[in-house]
Amino acid sequence: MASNGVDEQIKLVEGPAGYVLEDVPHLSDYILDLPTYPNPLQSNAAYSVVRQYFVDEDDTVQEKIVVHKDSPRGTHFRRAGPRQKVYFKPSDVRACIVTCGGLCPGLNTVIREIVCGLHFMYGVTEVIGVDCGFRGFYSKNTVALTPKTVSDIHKRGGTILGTSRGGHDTSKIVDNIQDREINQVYIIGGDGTQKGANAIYKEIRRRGLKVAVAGIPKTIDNDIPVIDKSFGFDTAVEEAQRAINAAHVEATSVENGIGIVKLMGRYSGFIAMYATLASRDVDCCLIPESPFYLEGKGGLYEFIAKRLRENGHMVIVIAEGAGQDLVAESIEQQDASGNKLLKDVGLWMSLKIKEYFAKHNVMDITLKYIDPTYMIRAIPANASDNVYSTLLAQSAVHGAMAGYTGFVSGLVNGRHTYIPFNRITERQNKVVITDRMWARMLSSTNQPSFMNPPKGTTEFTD
Ligand SMILES: Nc1ncnc2c1ncn2[C@@H]1O[C@H](COP(=O)(O)OP(=O)(O)O)[C@@H](O)[C@H]1O
Ligand SMILES: O=P(O)(O)OC[C@H]1O[C@](O)(COP(=O)(O)O)[C@@H](O)[C@@H]1O
Ligand SMILES: [Mg+2]
Repeated sequence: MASNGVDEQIKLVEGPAGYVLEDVPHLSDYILDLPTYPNPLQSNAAYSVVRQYFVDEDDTVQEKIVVHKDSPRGTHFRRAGPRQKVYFKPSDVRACIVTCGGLCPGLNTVIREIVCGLHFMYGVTEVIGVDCGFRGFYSKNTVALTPKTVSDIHKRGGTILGTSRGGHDTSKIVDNIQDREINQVYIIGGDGTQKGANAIYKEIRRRGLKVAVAGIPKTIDNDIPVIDKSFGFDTAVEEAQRAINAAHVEATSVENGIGIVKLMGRYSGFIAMYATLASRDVDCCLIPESPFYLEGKGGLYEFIAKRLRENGHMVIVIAEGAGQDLVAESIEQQDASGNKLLKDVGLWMSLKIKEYFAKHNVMDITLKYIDPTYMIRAIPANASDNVYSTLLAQSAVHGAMAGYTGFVSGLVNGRHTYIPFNRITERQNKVVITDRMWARMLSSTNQPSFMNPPKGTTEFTD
């Protein structure tokens, strides 16, 4: 095994033909002579009948599956799933679960399935929930979680544990983990949360504690890289259809009707792009990755006037992070976690369009602005996200029981894997506007590319 020795977390294993395994840490990397136990699943009636239920230690999943004849085999991740041996005696396990950051459909399903997975697959009975995010470790009481208390929570939106931004104090959190004799920590949250989880893992390792830290990536914006998509994303896109339909009905019911829908997406416009593609009623989709301008040739005003003349109505979908440079305000504000606080670009754009059409006497318009942003994330997961969340949670449980730590469970090319924290926190997943998906979206709306702002028009001002 080759380790680069620079960062104790990065474990690279190289093989023939350019094979690289970006492995995840294991408790045995820093604690010697750990005892192992047979996996209780071996005698579980539900699983023991399945041939090859256990994952081969050497199974890995390739990151890039489109290759050429001579391509190197490239990066791989460790395949998730139950191992023959576990590193925890079930009766010794004391697990905790925490949810952090914004809400996302499926959070309660993940909580439920960690509790039920630990209980029914491994016979672990001590699971506690941390109240209200990272700060809850040191400022709140915990709640006992049993299969009974979580039995129907997947039918509810939000998180039964509560969540928060800010308040991450690594040493206080790890002190608390130590004081409570917790030895498995399940951390559900987005990029910020997983950075916090990484810090917790490193401090636990520095103290030499036998505590497995497992992350389950949560992001309604789909802005976490490497993984195929995040849980809750499908549900959010589906719910967004209701707002787009309403905007379409409003716009088509009047002369020169315009419906504007603002959707979530702070830095990444995936929800807007997929909701637009799914709907086919959208005339223009605006996302943070693709700058646009309002005035002049090729600008938004010109396009709106053209569409209204052609069709008599139009629907615009705008991601909340789009056009933030246009909404001029000098002081940039941040939330408790350090995320940029966004201006309401939907409201701003609605006012600008109304103002422009009135001032220039272009035509009489009727504009309705719909802001369903919180509605698309505060709902329970749909069926597909429920299954997906279940598998992510179960993978995390299998990984922690097998002694892996410092990892997130994630879907890569349709297979469940364990990914080291650094790989999902080092960059954000964004819509690549030179990729085919954006081209498909453009061809569905036939909107301007906004690539060539006219001379004399500053690209980001109106
Ligand atoms: N770089 C960081 N290091 C440690 N903790 C962080 C970091 N960034 C964010 N956090 C913590 O993670 C939690 C959630 O972060 P936030 O950005 O609000 O949501 P998300 O995890 O959904 O991105 C907060 O408690 C925040 O303090
Ligand atoms: O109002 P809040 O709770 O800060 O949430 C708003 C943010 O939450 C998100 O839905 C997701 O952000 P996180 O992944 O950081 O939770 C963003 O799209 C949005 O800007
Ligand atoms: Mg985030």
